[in-house]
Amino acid sequence: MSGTLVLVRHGQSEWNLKNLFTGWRDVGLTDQGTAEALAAGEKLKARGLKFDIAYTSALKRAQVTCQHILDVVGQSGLKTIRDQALNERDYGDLSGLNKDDARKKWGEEQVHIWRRSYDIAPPGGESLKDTGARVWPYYLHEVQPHVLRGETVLVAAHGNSLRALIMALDGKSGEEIVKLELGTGVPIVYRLNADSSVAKKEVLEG
Ligand SMILES: O=C(O)[C@@H](CO)OP(=O)(O)O
Repeated sequence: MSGTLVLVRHGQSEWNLKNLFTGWRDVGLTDQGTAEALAAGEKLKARGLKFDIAYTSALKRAQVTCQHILDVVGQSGLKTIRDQALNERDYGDLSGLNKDDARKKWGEEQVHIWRRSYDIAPPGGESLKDTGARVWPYYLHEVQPHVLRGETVLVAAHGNSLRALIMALDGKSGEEIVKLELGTGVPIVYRLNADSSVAKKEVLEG
């Protein structure tokens, strides 16, 4: 057995609550989102997890979630790397629009394709495949080496950047991964083997 990788989607953001396409727009957490981030920290603390390094995106909803978790586990000053490679999928021209208004304008089916197809990008934005093309190499070069050295690594990021990671870790197809809905503030704990295959995966729900 090698190291441990903990993935956490940020807590509820102001725009999750308002039902707006968010992407790279930099919005904060709601009170509920803050509570979810703190609860994620409590779950990890209850398991006795101590991190060696943390990674997060260039967006504050993930950064603040990361910091809340580190505060709860008693590691407020832990080295934390912020990189836009871990940012949410860029929603392009849809960013800032209300998801229901978009359905009225373009139809349910088109909006569903933009939100949950694997390789069709929304206008001016990224498909999940495009997101994976930046997230996965970053993970392989920057994050995974720590895990393979036996360290425990926290990655606080976003619904779609984490989907892209989970797709590769779990060996899922594009069609399968778009059906996976990640809860806000729900830690996913992977134990990796020395050859980087997954030894164990646990989703800390509830
Ligand atoms: O708005 C977004 O950036 C994402 C994540 O909240 O939404 P979706 O559920 O459409 O992937």
